Amino acid sequence: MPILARIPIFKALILDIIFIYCMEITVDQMYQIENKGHDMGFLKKFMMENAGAASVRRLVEKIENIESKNILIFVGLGNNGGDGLVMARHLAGYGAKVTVMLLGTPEKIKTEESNWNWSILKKMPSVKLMIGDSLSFDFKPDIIVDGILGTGISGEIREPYASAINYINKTDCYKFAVDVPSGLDPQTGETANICTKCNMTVTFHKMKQGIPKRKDLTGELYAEKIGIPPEAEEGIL
Ligand SMILES: NC(=O)C1=CN([C@@H]2O[C@H](COP(=O)(O)OP(=O)(O)OC[C@H]3O[C@@H](n4cnc5c(N)ncnc54)[C@H](OP(=O)(O)O)[C@@H]3O)[C@@H](O)[C@H]2O)[C@@H](O)CC1
Ligand SMILES: [K+]
Repeated sequence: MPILARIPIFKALILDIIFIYCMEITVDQMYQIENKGHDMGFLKKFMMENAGAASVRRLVEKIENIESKNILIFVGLGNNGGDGLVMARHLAGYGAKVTVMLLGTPEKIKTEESNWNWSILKKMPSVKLMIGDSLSFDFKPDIIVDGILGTGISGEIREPYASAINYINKTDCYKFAVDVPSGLDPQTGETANICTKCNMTVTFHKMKQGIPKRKDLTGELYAEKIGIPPEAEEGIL
C-alpha cells in the first residue's frame, strides 16, 4: 500500500475518489446496460415509463399546485423525447395543463417505444399536441420540460432543435431537463453551439461522467433508478 494511503485522512480521501468514480458511468456503458436489460426482458418501453414517472415525481415534489400550472414539453424524435411523452401523460394525471411540442412530424419518430407513447397521447384530449417547428404559443408556460436531446447527441445542434433551445433559454419560467440539458454532452461535459440552462435535471439509472461537471446548466441534479436489473451491469461495470 502506498505510504500516503496508510494515513487515515488520505485513505478516506482515496476511498471517496474511488466511490465517486464508481458511481459515475460512461454513456457507452449506459447504452450497453440498457440493451442488456432489454435483452433480459426488461423492455426499453418499461425503462422509458419509469424514467418519465421518476421525473414527474421530482417535479411534483418541487413545484406546488402542479394542477394549476401550464407545462410546455418540448420533445425530440429520439428516446429523450419519448421520456417527455411519458411525462406528459403523468402530468395530465395530476391535472396540469400540458402542451407537447413535437419537434418534427410523428412519422419521423425514431423508436417503437416513443411511437407507442405518442399513440397513447393521441387518445388523450387532456394533453394538447403540437407538431412541427412553430414556437408560437397562446399561453405563457410556468414550466418547460426539455426532452429534446439526451445521450444521443452528436455534433452541433441542428434545426429545429437549436431554435427550440434558444426559445427555452429566452423564456422566463421553471425549466426541467430530461436526462441531460439538451446541448450538453453527457460524456464530456462540453456544450454544443447552444444548450439549455435548466433548474433541475433528472438523469437515469446512474450518473453519466460529464453531467455533474456542469451544475451551472443542470441546476439541481438527481440520478433516478428506472428498474433496470442490477444483473444487466454484469460484465459492463
Ligand atoms: N439509457 C437508458 O437506459 C434509457 C434512456 N432513455 C432516454 O433515451 C435517451 C437516449 O435516446 P436516443 O438514443 O434515442 O437519443 P436522443 O438523445 O433522444 O437523441 C437522438 C435524436 O437526436 C438527433 N440528434 C442527435 N444529435 C443532434 C444534433 N446535434 N442536432 C439535432 N439533432 C440531433 C438524432 O437525429 P439523427 O442524427 O438520427 O437524424 C436522433 O433523432 C436518453 O437520453 C434518455 O432520455 C430512457 O428512455 C430510459 C432508458
Ligand atoms: K434533454
